[in-house]
Amino acid sequence: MIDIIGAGSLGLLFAGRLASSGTEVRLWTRTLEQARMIACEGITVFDKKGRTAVHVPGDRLQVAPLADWQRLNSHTAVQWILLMTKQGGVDEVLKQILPVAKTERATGIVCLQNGIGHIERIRRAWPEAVLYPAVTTEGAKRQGAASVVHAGAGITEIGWPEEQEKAQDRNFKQYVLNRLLAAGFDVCLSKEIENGMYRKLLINAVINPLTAIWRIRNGELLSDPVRLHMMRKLYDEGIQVYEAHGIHWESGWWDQIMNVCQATAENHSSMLADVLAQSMTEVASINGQLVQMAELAGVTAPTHEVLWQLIEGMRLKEE
Ligand SMILES: NC(=O)C1=CN([C@@H]2O[C@H](COP(=O)(O)OP(=O)(O)OC[C@H]3O[C@@H](n4cnc5c(N)ncnc54)[C@H](OP(=O)(O)O)[C@@H]3O)[C@@H](O)[C@H]2O)C=CC1
Ligand SMILES: CC(C)(CO)C(=O)C(=O)O
Repeated sequence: MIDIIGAGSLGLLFAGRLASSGTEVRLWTRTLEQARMIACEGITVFDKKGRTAVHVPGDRLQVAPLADWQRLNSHTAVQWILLMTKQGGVDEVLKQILPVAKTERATGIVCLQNGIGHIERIRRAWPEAVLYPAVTTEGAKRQGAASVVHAGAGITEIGWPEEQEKAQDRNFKQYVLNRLLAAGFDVCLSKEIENGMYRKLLINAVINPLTAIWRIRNGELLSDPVRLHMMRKLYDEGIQVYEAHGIHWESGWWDQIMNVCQATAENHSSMLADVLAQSMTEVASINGQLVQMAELAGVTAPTHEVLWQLIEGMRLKEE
């Protein structure tokens, strides 16, 4: 059994594919309304051409609002969680599940959030849990309460804490990895996930705020020298921060950012999508974290700082 917390774009994609390939899944929503709709309609995953790729009927899924976590888990030990909320949802999730979770034996949690800072927060709040930080290039976009478009298949790299796993007698490969592979996900285990997280952080820190400010698709960043200049500024500041912290980086990362813009040329970045929906963005966990890292190391990241503040200010609605 795998518990998936957060029934948004990634949560619906993973729940739909895992359940359709025979894994027992419990999906935890924020609202009762969404839980009821999924129980009624099931989950549909569409491919990018709008064809149904997967449909799981509601009676093949267990779905409940997270507010019921304590009631439903008072007698069962939760073994594996895929945490699929945004960064901004992590603290609320912990508040809801910790009163029960703390009494259980080590739970394994795969954390798929973009940005950084969440792993430390979860570790502080729940030191007994075994954490599997992950980065994914899957592209998913929720369509409704119970459906999602799988816009682009990607690779999911999951950090594997082998020693801690052995000490806690966990078996990620058997209970999670094999099921993800059986569900058709391209997943690999990494002993250097921090490197993957910092690479993804930089990709998001360059692409996301600029597309959100200019309200353009990812590919449109490449079509103008001014835009490329700003991307390079953000990239160089980010690298300076990494160097100040002794974080390993590779010269090929700039080209990777260009490639991501090309491969996702028609997409709205997640930050632009949040801005358009007037939702909370992940800018604090992306550019904000880079600014804080800069301060800690005694360097500056002024372009990241300005974009961070500009984007934070965007969601302030007039009364
Ligand atoms: N979508 C993608 O393709 C990718 C996403 N990511 C990362 O994965 C993470 C999730 O992204 P994504 O799926 O797109 O985000 P979404 O906003 O689509 O989904 C997040 C879900 O979490 C739910 N949620 C929030 N708080 C709670 C709570 N307390 N209890 C239960 N559920 C809660 C939200 O519910 P509600 O809607 O009701 O508020 C929402 O359904 C992000 O950090 C993102 O950056 C990384 C790579 C690709
Ligand atoms: C890689 C990128 C920029 C793709 O859109 C992304 O991860 C996001 O939008 O958050």
